[in-house]
Amino acid sequence: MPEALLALEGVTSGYMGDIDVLRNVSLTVKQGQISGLIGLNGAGKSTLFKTIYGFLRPKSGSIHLAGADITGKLPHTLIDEGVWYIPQESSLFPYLTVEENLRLPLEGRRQRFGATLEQRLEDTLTRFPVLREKRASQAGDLSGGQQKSLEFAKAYMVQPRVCLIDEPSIGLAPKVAADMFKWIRTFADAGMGILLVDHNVRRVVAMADHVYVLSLGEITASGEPADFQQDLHTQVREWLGISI
Ligand SMILES: Nc1ncnc2c1ncn2[C@@H]1O[C@H](COP(=O)(O)OP(=O)(O)OP(=O)(O)O)[C@@H](O)[C@H]1O
Repeated sequence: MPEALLALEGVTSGYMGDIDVLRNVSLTVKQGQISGLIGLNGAGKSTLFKTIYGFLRPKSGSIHLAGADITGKLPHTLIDEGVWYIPQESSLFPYLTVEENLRLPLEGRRQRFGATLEQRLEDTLTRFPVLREKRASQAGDLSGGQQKSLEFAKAYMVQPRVCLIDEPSIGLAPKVAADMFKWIRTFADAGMGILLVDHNVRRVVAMADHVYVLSLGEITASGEPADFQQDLHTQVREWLGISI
């Protein structure tokens, strides 16, 4: 069994004073594996990502990456540690071209990426042919599906150790969404650890190596996909605390 790459231990976090949105959350993401997180609207899924990625500092608990304490580290330093975040909303610069958006995360890190930047850009454009066609277009002029592909292509450029992926299929046509899920599998097969949130519970359970249920800011169930497969609907409803 692979060791935990990302480990949260007893994380409590929130936006204001004494209101805790997350309470005592513990979970792990292993190398080359997908940890799936499911929960109702408002359960705290995006808050969890913001806490891991340093937009919010936990009030208590710890976050470790490959054994090193990264609790409260800021987003730009986390990129250097090998953590990347594909948020639900766009992280693109709409007035920059596709190529400029791809280059940007690596440009400021010449020491680390300078030698490989051009090769990696070519490799990325080969793997995402639609982006090669559009490399000189402004990102804001791309379709929704193409913009999401660009988000994944940015992650491919950076090749992080852990990728946090929030609602990758939201607003996408089924075929485009299926492509994004294929990329997630490809990333994991290449050794990345993935923490995935998606409203498509069946898809998350089918893809994940480990599933966590977040309900009102607390992990109320976790297990292997097989534990969630039988009569998924009823079980998930039960775990999420909804009366049927
Ligand atoms: N910036 C903020 N300031 C204050 N409270 C917030 C903020 N963002 C979210 N919250 C609150 O935190 C709680 C959890 O929200 P969060 O967005 O993390 O849930 P979620 O599980 O991602 O929901 P969804 O599936 O709808 O995206 C909600 O009660 C929400 O109102």
